[in-house]
Amino acid sequence: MSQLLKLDHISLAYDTPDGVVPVVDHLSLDLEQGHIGCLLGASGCGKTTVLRAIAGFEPLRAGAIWLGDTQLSAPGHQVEPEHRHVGMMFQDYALFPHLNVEKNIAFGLRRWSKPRRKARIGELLSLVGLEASGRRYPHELSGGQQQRVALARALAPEPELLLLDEPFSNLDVDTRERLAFEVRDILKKTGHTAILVTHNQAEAFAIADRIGVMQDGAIAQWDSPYGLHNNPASACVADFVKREALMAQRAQAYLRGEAS
Ligand SMILES: Nc1ncnc2c1ncn2[C@@H]1O[C@H](COP(=O)(O)OP(=O)(O)OP(=O)(O)O)[C@@H](O)[C@H]1O
Repeated sequence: MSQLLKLDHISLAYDTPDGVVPVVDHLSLDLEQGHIGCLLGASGCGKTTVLRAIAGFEPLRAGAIWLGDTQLSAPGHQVEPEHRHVGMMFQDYALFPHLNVEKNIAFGLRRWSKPRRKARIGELLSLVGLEASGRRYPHELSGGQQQRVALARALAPEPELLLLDEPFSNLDVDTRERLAFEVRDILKKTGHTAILVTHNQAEAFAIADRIGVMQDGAIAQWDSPYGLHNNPASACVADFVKREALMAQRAQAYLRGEAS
């Protein structure tokens, strides 16, 4: 498989009234075509900032972002978000409430011919298992169904790369786990390459081929779930993986009513 996405020593910072605040410092990663990568890390470590930079909403202070042979970003160079062939499913990327499911999915297909658009909508409804719901409105759907529509809308224009920012965070525990597996199946079926951002380790391990643990504005380890678990590159990564696993176990015990 060939490499699709390359983040080459990227640095990102925010201009604030108190000066420049560095967030990401020479972060690098490579993602192969058809793989699902996941950025995992504590709140505020810069995961969303990296995703926004890939989408084209944050300029780079150093480094470069490549999609295949195309340089998307470098200091002083920025391909516009709408020309990047990157789809997005962000946690606050709500569906349009006044449009039915079909029209939500068709949103990015306005330039397509009518027959091609109709065929694509049918394909996507079937892909996300909502064939019977095309005429329904978002408020008539469950949270999980709404996120499946959001996924279909993001995939509709056939992006080369899909970005998912905490896509399951507003769902209950059971639904988010089920949907994480469903989304993985859908992306694998269609061969899409995707980057997911989460602070939930179970979600990362359920969905990703490669996981990057973010610490101090960089990636401490970029590895398969197996590699991360069995061969952590540093004591910090080992601690993070263990601490998260322990918290997940405690949360499960709490939900089962076993915790004190
Ligand atoms: N527009 C902004 N201006 C200034 N600082 C910002 C801005 N957006 C984010 N930050 C800061 O940059 C840091 C990284 O934020 P980011 O949202 O990327 O973190 P995150 O890892 O995605 O967090 P979470 O898991 O809580 O969503 C945080 O300290 C945040 O406060």
